[in-house]
Amino acid sequence: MAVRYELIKVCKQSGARLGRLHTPHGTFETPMFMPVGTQATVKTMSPEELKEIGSGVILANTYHLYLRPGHEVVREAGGLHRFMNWNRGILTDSGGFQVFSLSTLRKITEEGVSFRSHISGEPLFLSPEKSIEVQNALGADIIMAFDECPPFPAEREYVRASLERTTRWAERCLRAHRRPEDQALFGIVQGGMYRDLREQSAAQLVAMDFPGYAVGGLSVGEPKELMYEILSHTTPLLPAGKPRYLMGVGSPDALIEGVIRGIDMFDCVLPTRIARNGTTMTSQGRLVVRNARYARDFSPLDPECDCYTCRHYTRAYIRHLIKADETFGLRLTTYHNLYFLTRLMERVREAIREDRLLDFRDQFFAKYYGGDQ
Ligand SMILES: CO[C@@H]1O[C@H](CNc2nc3cc4c(=O)[nH]c(N)nc4cc3[nH]2)[C@@H](O)[C@H]1O
Ligand SMILES: [Zn+2]
Repeated sequence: MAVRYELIKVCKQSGARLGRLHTPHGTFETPMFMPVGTQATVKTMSPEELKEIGSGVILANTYHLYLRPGHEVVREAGGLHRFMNWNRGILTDSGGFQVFSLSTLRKITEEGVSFRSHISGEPLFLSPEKSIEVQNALGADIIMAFDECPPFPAEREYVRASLERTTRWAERCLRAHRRPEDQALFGIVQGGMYRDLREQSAAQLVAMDFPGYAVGGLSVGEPKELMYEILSHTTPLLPAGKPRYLMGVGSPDALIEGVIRGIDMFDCVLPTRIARNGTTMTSQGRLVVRNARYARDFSPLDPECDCYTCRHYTRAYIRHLIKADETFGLRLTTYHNLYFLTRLMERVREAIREDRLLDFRDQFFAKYYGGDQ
């Protein structure tokens, strides 16, 4: 079996799960945050630094790697792990979401999605079969079904027709998958913000017995409270013995609220994206280090953090690098933000072990959201 989820315990206070994800490239504790490495690199980080941070599974993306350098290049390199020198876990998203968020001139039919490359403008096509072919060539430990993520808001009738096509696409992905013994194909639950459509999508996909499930169609601009409500309704529909992955979620509050609602795996570009414009996550809340007030502040980004950045550099120095457009500055903020979220998930797992995740949430929120700097 390519990927196996082991449920360790359930938090008595919150119902959150503590687990282990067994993969061909290692076993990793859940709940976990997965850094995004879209083009086969977590921007500005080396694999050694990611290991130092404690990253286990990282993401790469089918759409981007299909366009550049092409999945055949990665296949000839021996797959993504060899190509990018990463011997821990890799998950690839299937490309559907990125076609809609990046490319132009898109057309969606039963067969698949035709679009123009956002790089060269050339006409391209992705189908369930093509997406699986690319993901089989890339060789990630976890691969995602090719789905449609409806926009928000979306009419109920559109969402219903879309989820039914996504279900038919999921069948086609299962049939097209060439390497089930070493790559676990996860189904992606859709259904928009409609609870009965979420039930329909979950039931159809659970019947296909995927080794894991993602909750898709969220973190697309809907209010957080609505995301939490849909999540509360959807995760209980998924098998308790399999991993549950909430796609595209990564702010501290959404991570904790997602864990409380039964999610095991998260990914988001947020920590790495905001780092590149000088915004950092600290125990006292967000800190925009490029702000003038830090010009002569010779303290670390976060006095409570023991990461490489916080042990060796000051806010004044990092601010200077960011203002001077020095790449090293982005590396320091990225390293810290990834370390902060990885450490946050460790503390969440400790709280689950000790049956006190709701208390932890309240304490963390008071500090993090009480004291924005
Ligand atoms: C909040 O951050 C912004 O929003 C995006 C994250 N939100 C998100 N929702 C997603 C849903 C799906 C889905 O339904 N299916 C597949 N296959 N992949 C998905 C990937 C997703 N990512 C970031 O790109 C960022 O721009
Ligand atoms: Zn730090």
